[in-house]
Amino acid sequence: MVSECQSACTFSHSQLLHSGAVLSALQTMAFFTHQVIRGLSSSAVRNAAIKHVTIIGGGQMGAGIAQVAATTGHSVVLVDTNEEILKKSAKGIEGSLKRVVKKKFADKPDAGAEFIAKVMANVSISTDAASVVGSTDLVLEAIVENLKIKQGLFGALDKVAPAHTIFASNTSSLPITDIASSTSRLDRFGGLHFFNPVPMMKLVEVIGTSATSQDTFDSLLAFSKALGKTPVSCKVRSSGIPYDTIHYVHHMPFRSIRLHERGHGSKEDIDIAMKLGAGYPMGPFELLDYVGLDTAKFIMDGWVEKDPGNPLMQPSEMLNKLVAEGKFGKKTGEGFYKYK
Ligand SMILES: CCCCCCC[C@H](O)CC(=O)SCCNC(=O)CCNC(=O)[C@H](O)C(C)(C)COP(=O)([O-])OP(=O)([O-])OC[C@H]1O[C@@H](n2cnc3c(N)ncnc32)[C@H](O)[C@@H]1OP(=O)([O-])[O-]
Ligand SMILES: NC(=O)c1ccc[n+]([C@@H]2O[C@H](COP(=O)([O-])OP(=O)(O)OC[C@H]3O[C@@H](n4cnc5c(N)ncnc54)[C@H](O)[C@@H]3O)[C@@H](O)[C@H]2O)c1
Repeated sequence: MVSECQSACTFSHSQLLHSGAVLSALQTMAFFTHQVIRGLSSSAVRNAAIKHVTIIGGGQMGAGIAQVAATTGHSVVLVDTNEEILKKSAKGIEGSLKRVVKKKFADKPDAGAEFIAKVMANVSISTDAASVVGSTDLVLEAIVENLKIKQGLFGALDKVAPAHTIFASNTSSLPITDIASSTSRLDRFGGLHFFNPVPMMKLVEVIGTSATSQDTFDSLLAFSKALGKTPVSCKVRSSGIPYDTIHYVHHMPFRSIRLHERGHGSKEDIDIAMKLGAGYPMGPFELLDYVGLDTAKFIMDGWVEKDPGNPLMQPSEMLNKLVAEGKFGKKTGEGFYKYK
């Protein structure tokens, strides 16, 4: 509007003075109009429900989250580093859906098949995250538990994702504040900590940092509920070991390893004791194998680095040996227990 006014008119001196005042008034008005529209559009867009989700990392967690998001009608793009892995992710999702269908459509095989086809139609795959985030509402990361790699991923996507897009990490143990620090959208960054196996576990920890806007936090809570989950709100400290995770989940298994390493009990007996004595559905060693010993080691290494003097945060020789031998638990067929 301002450029039209400047190019379309020629004035006398007094008219010029007058038009100068008009021009600056118009410029001020144009500036504030622009701000209002920008403000409205971004908050209005930010308030819009999360419908399109880009999930980076098609492993245990990413595939599970993709399955639940697709089942609840969201449009999902699942991204990983190569086609091979993504084919395995899709196969895993179908396998899990078949377990759901066995119960949900027990005596209606056609309805079950239709249900699976409908869910899978909501999922597309890609090996190029930057090329698929152009119209996404949420980028949810579930890649390897490594701070630098997560920061590199989000830093790169921050440059190409739309302004309204929210970023979230499914990290088990890393401070969301640290992960978000590689981006310019600290107000639109949070944590969505799902629990394994995602199709079965109702809990999601919705994590906000001191910079996460209320709009963003509310959008993440609403998204978790839209997935049929029960979210809990977590505020995270900006440094030190993050208390944005239910730590019994982490400390219990690691304490069990220490007990076993010191000869206080076999892994089988410790598992039985926790299941029959504390009502856990899985013992700590079964859980470690289920979650992945590689992930568990990433978490422990991160804690040792953050808090080296803490006697609880000491590396485990047994865990390190298993991981060094490629024994990651269920995902490789052997961990603390054998699965093949
Ligand atoms: C650990 C230390 C380090 C921490 C690491 C990071 C921690 C992380 O950040 C947080 C976590 O996640 S912590 C981890 C938090 N998680 C936990 O603590 C998990 C604790 N464990 C449990 O809750 C139960 O053992 C399970 C639900 C996993 C399995 O149930 P179960 O009764 O023991 O035995 P079942 O016979 O197998 O399954 C029975 C039926 O359930 C259904 N179904 C099962 N899986 C399914 C799937 N993937 N899809 C679809 N459906 C699935 C299916 O209908 C199946 O019947 P089917 O005829 O066999 O098809
Ligand atoms: N395993 C669990 O029980 C559990 C539970 C809650 C949260 N988490 C967290 O979720 C994240 C993933 O854990 P997981 O168990 O699913 O791991 P996983 O090893 O099963 O899967 C990670 C996937 O990410 C992919 N990946 C790695 N770097 C990538 C990149 N730069 N771009 C795209 N894809 C990439 C890998 O190829 C792999 O398929 C971790 O941060 C972990 O702490 C794990």
